[in-house]
Amino acid sequence: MEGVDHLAHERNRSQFDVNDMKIVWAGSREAFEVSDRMSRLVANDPAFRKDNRVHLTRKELFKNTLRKAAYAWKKIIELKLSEEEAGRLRFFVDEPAYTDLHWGMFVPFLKGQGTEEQLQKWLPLAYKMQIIGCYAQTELGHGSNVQWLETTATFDPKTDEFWWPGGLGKVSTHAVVFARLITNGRDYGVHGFIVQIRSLDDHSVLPGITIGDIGVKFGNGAYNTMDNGVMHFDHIRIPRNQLLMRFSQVTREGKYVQSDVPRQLVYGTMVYVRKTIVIDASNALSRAVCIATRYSAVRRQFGSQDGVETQVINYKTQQSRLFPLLASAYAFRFVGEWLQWLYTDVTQRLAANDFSTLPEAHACTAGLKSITTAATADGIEECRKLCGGHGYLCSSGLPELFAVYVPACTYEGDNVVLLLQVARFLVKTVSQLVSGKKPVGTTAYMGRLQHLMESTCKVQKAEDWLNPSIVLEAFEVRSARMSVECAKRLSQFTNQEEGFHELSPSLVEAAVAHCQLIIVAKFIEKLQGDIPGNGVKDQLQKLCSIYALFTLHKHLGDFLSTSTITPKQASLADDQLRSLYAQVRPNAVALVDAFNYTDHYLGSILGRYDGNVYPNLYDEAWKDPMNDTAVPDGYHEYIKPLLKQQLRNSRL
Ligand SMILES: CCCCCCCC/C=C\CCCCCCCCCC(=O)SCCNC(=O)CCNC(=O)[C@H](O)C(C)(C)COP(=O)(O)OP(=O)(O)OC[C@H]1O[C@@H](n2cnc3c(N)ncnc32)[C@H](O)[C@@H]1OP(=O)(O)O
Ligand SMILES: Cc1cc2nc3c(=O)[nH]c(=O)nc-3n(C[C@H](O)[C@H](O)[C@H](O)COP(=O)(O)OP(=O)(O)OC[C@H]3O[C@@H](n4cnc5c(N)ncnc54)[C@H](O)[C@@H]3O)c2cc1C
Repeated sequence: MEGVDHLAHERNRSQFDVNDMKIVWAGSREAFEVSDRMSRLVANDPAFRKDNRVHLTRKELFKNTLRKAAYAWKKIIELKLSEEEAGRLRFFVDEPAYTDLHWGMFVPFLKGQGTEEQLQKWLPLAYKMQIIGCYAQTELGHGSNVQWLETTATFDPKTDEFWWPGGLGKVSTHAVVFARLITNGRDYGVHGFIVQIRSLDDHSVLPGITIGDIGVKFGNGAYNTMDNGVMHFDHIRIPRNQLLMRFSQVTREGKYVQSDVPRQLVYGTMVYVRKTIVIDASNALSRAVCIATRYSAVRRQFGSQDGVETQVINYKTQQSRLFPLLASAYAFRFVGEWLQWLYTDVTQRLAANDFSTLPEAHACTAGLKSITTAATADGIEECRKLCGGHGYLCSSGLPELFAVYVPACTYEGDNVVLLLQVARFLVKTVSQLVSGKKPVGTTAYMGRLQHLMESTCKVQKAEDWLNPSIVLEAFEVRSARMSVECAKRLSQFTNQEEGFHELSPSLVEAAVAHCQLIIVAKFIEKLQGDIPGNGVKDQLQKLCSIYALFTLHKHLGDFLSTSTITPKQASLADDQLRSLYAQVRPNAVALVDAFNYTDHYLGSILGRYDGNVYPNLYDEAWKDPMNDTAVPDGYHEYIKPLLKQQLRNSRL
């Protein structure tokens, strides 16, 4: 019962209203209520049990996922859940499945790229799950380089293999297939087509198509609930109207007609999904941080006074590893909220034929997807280490979370490839300054370039680092100077592509600096708004400062080499950071309670709400099938003869 007492004490000493913080975290009271209801619905239904996942074989695991997905759908229909409620229910089921691709990519692609007529035909089927769709873009030989996809869609197609699409291997009946459109002998580049791949009567694969699962992936269980697939086409014919024709059409005569829109709109679903992935980064990181924080408050090692050892959360090293991750989870939440706004805004503009913010939306979603997923993947692993040996047990929930999460650094665009997109956007922005083009949105700071190139940081004492405008300017100066330096060095190359290739490591660093600036800026912006709740804003201000100052500390080389700050100012930032950690310490457990995660969703004995870790860890060990018998299978074949042999040898 020791652990129970610890967390109750932690909760009593917090200095803000956790229920108010729950609303801020969820985004609104309504969003909170939906999430709360759906998470409890899942947690209280034994059909959604997941603690036995690690003991299942791949086939059992996959069938279990199919069962849960079908059961979830039954619940959604029975309870007449709204789209939002259904999405939250699937989220809390917490098991990657073909439905992620159906609802997350296939349906959005149809909505974004279909004509009215095509929407009328396909959407009702997809909404009722009378067809199940996946997103087949990546080929065996090409993932990042979409323009070079080899699959062609002509009247006389060649053959090619798709590789990776989730939901394709065993479940989907339809796929959005990406192929280069060839008509009248001319290649018009990559387009999306709907292709039926399985029979709606008996689920058999249609003639001319070969499909399979690509094999076991990283981690035990984890992402293996997903049937990522391989697909091979051999002279497949599809009706002309299965080219999604909202932005470009092929007439009955085979004439290609391109609407007056950027061709990059065919990549629109990727922008949508990258935005979703940023929000999801805060989910995954907050979950790991919740586990590590609660356990750090329960766990005691060394420093015994009056016979009681120190809670490991009181060690300054533990705080300096854990609290920046806590701050990052909140930072990613708010930048995700802002990205949602940006996405809605760009969508409305596109509908009105205003394409001006498309490059920024692409750069922001690509860059933020990249740095939030990288930080989250590293953060989950750090949380595992923060939990010591117990963190390595599957019952901590951390190994599975890590294994499920890490591919986020690769899917929907490899992180480095995406940062290079941001770098191109930045270099372009800098070069356009010369021609007098005024930068807007997230690059507006470049409009004050002369000031940023000349300014000096005003910090004189540690508390100055709490001033948001000083912090913001430091991040702007660092980012602007890194981008300008890259642009200058690039201009020395006669061949720009060669220069870009040569300087790409520095370009990636400049892109990271720009994206971190966005995160800091959006956190500060959030705090300038109305944030109700007793003590809530104060806590968020501390977390915002921790995110900014920790990032500064981690990338000190950038800040010093660009002369943004002096070594003395860096040392003052560290002093301030230490003081902030001490101020967050009494609130740490309440700050993770604000995520409002059920024990079912956390799936972690170390992160239990009641803190009653040890008896449950002990009980869990006995549930392992390894402990079904005291003498293991194999004893008679492999252990007994060995022992007998040793006995014989010792008698010799
Ligand atoms: C499914 C929903 C999941 C939600 C997540 C929730 C998480 C829940 C947790 C667990 C459940 C797991 C579910 C996980 C599902 C995983 C789904 C993964 C699915 C996939 O991976 S699908 C395949 C994705 N593939 C990629 O992302 C490929 C990456 N490559 C590219 O995007 C591009 O080719 C490129 C960006 C690298 C560009 O290459 P390039 O050849 O240079 O570009 P061009 O085509 O020449 O264009 C240049 C020009 O266009 C601009 N541009 C590029 N892309 C875009 C865009 N998307 N929008 C706007 N503009 C774009 C580029 O900047 C250039 O502009 P310029 O000419 O310089 O002005
Ligand atoms: C779990 C999972 C689920 C997936 N689901 C789907 C799906 O549903 N549908 C689908 O179509 N695809 C899916 N994919 C595929 C995924 O989108 C691709 O794997 C991803 O886009 C990366 O492409 P790639 O594999 O070709 O990597 P590559 O481009 O081959 O990357 C390999 C290495 O090369 C580097 N690199 C590549 N190009 C450059 C460059 N220009 N400059 C510098 N470095 C470079 C990368 O940084 C990386 O280090 C999935 C992948 C995973 C892991």
